[in-house]
Amino acid sequence: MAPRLAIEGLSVGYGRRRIIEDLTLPAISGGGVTALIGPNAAGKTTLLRALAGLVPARGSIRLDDTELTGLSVAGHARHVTYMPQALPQRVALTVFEATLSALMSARDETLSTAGAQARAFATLERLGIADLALRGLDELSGGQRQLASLAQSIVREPTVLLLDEPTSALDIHHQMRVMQLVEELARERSIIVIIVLHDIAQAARYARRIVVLERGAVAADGPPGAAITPETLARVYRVEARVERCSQGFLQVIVDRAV
Ligand SMILES: Nc1ncnc2c1ncn2[C@@H]1O[C@H](COP(=O)(O)OP(=O)(O)OP(=O)(O)O)[C@@H](O)[C@H]1O
Repeated sequence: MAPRLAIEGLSVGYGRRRIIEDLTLPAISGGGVTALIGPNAAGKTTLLRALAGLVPARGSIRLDDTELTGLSVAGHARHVTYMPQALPQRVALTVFEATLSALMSARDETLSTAGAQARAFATLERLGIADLALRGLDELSGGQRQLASLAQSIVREPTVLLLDEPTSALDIHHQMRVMQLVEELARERSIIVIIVLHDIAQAARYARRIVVLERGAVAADGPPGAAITPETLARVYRVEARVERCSQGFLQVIVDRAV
């Protein structure tokens, strides 16, 4: 059965400043992508970090029968993998070594060394970066580094995969390739994928559910066609925009002006 992640009465802040207050979301289920969108400083990264156990949170985050809020960072890491926006720069490892070490640190005791190496290489192939396997992380371009970071996240095969703007440094080919792959992984492995994106059309194309966050609260939540409307865009992003379908049926957002 597909896993379910339920968030109830979640409050998260830094020091005494509350960023997310009493947030409750209908359960997010595995098997598809959920996009988290919203304006700058809405709290998207803060929410992902709370789900990964990287910032203290009050309330409940339940993955099936497991309450995550009480777990240590290592306890979270058994279920959840988080790919941050900022990528590590100065690591003296090759892409293959970094991918393998990400897998080994997930400590899957059933996996042999040969099995782990095969899985790491297959992940690079699937992302189309097998040719970078022996290159040092510190000699990659920004986009290549982002793909290598994505490899480190997906190789662990987590139940919950949290991706914070994973396509921000990528050209259009690689953006599409990554989004297609992430959507395939969600379906194939029946995992929960929550992805922060600024590109609303991309979110609408690949996500089956979009949660719009505004000032730490849910401004809209539902299938793309229901969550992305001119009214929501005006209220949340302060833009005058049209939402139309292209000839292939995908939602497109045409922004006429900022208001
Ligand atoms: N480590 C921190 N300490 C204190 N305040 C923080 C910290 N990280 C984020 N904030 C604040 O929390 C608020 C939400 O930030 P967050 O990064 O979650 O927003 P976001 O929706 O991901 O934004 P963006 O789209 O700009 O990346 C902002 O006001 C930010 O200044």
